[in-house]
Amino acid sequence: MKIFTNEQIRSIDRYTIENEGVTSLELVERAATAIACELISRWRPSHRICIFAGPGNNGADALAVGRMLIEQGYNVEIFLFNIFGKLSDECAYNRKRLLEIDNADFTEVVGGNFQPPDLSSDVVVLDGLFGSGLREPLTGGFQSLVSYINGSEAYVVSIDVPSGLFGEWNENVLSRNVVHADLTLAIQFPRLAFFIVDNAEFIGEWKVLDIELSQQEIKSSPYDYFLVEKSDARNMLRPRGLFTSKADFGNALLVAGSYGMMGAAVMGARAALRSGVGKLTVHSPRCGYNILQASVPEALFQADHHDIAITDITLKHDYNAVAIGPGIGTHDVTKKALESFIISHSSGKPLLLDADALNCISQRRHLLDALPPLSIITPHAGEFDRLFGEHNTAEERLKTAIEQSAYYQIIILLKGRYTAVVRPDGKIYFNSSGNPGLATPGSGDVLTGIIASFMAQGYIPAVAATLGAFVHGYAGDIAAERHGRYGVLASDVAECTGRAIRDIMQ
Ligand SMILES: NC(=O)C1=CN([C@@H]2O[C@H](COP(=O)(O)OP(=O)(O)OC[C@H]3O[C@@H](n4cnc5c(N)ncnc54)[C@H](O)[C@@H]3O)[C@@H](O)[C@H]2O)[C@@H](O)CC1
Ligand SMILES: Nc1ncnc2c1ncn2[C@@H]1O[C@H](COP(=O)(O)OP(=O)(O)O)[C@@H](O)[C@H]1O
Ligand SMILES: [K+]
Repeated sequence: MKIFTNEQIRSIDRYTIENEGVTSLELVERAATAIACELISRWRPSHRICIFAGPGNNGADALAVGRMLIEQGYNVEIFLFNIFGKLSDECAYNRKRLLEIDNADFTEVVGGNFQPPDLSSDVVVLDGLFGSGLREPLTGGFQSLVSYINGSEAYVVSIDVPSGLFGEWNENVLSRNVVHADLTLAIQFPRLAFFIVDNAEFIGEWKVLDIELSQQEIKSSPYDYFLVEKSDARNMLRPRGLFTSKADFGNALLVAGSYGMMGAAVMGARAALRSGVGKLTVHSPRCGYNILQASVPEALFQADHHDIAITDITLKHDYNAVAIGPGIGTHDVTKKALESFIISHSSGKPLLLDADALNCISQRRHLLDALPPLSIITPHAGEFDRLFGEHNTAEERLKTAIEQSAYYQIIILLKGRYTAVVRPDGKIYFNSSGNPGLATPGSGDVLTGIIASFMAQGYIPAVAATLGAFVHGYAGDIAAERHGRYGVLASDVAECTGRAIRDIMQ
């Protein structure tokens, strides 16, 4: 699903109005119908619903929902904040329609002395104060109202975006000036802000409501951000022909493991094999020999000269993919081996670097310059900050990822709830699969194995990273079904990888 900016959404709205014979009022009516249906499916008519409407079309949506709920016999209390004496045409029209209803519990707030209603835990608040038309962070009376809503026990549903939150970047927005929604009902598209963990407390659960904006315009509009869903992953995966052989599925090298961390190599190797690589070699210190041969007999073992650490990374074959990092530690000898490998790596083939390889590089940052274009790095927030400096927010981190990806021409896969695959052209692909069961040791090693496997099979790096993140999350979802979110082990995720690919392709 494409994720558009406010400006792009406005232009798609405009296109729909101009080319599909729909009026702006009809779009408000569609949005309100979808929102009302959602509320009706969740709460009974006796439930008290308190609606706060602002002066623009977010408010128009809210007023129209109020009317629809009253028509369905709901117990609704509506407040319209017309502080500046200026309503959008759609808002003014919906105000008029509400006034035509006998006994509607409707209050228009025009001045400063507003007595807020009691918002106990059995109330549902519908927040239609501001949506995509927000110009600046909320102040004054709106700020107080937001604080009042946030301080209450009510269940809060926000229309489109929580009021006070910008759809994209929220650098100067304070938590107390944004509605903290339990549920956000996004009109037609989710927003970039939904995928940034800093905003999780505002957005709550979210759902997209389709108001049938022009599909043609949606398809043809360019985008910078994308949410990867099952159908996208399906389109990326290539079916396996009946006459294919091992040789068609590539040859991967996984440089992983050290004394006490051989599990990382085992999990990465299993995940690579479960995602279909043709041939896999694991390069580890000698101490890993028995462990790897016994637990992953399908993989070849290439012993380092050293007993407990990796000291020599040289390519004895022309591998289709080389992944380095899981469990290698940050011994000085390993840092040196990594440095001389990267500097002398002359084939120009992209590399995949994860975990301790990134920690090693963070102390030798010039190595980033030496990475072949379209190499993939897969840091979590801590590894990212070690590489590129401390960040106070996830939003700042994502902006840095965009800059650094372009600067070094590498793909940065920033891990988290919505893993972001940041590409050098500035595009970000957010992953939708996965669950908190994946927050378990070794989970990242499994991801590395999957991506390496896809790279070896000939998927271009950007696709290998995006598809790898989706398959990993999806395998985690299957593992969580079996073992529960507390019980998932990274090995379970690796084992479920093949099934995940099968299910995605069905
Ligand atoms: N055709 C459309 O435009 C559609 C719009 N829809 C709804 O319309 C919303 C966007 O409507 P609008 O563009 O009217 O924008 P909003 O309803 O978000 O708000 C715009 C109004 O708020 C005022 N405002 C902005 N920032 C303020 C601040 N910090 N303090 C005080 N006042 C402030 C503006 O002056 C303007 O009057 C969407 O979020 C969505 O809910 C949907 O109904 C679908 C169709
Ligand atoms: N709450 C979550 N929801 C979805 N995916 C998650 C969640 N927490 C972690 N993950 C995923 O699990 C993996 C964890 O990787 P990482 O932090 O490197 O683990 P480790 O270092 O233990 O191998 C990442 O792919 C991340 O996106
Ligand atoms: K809102």
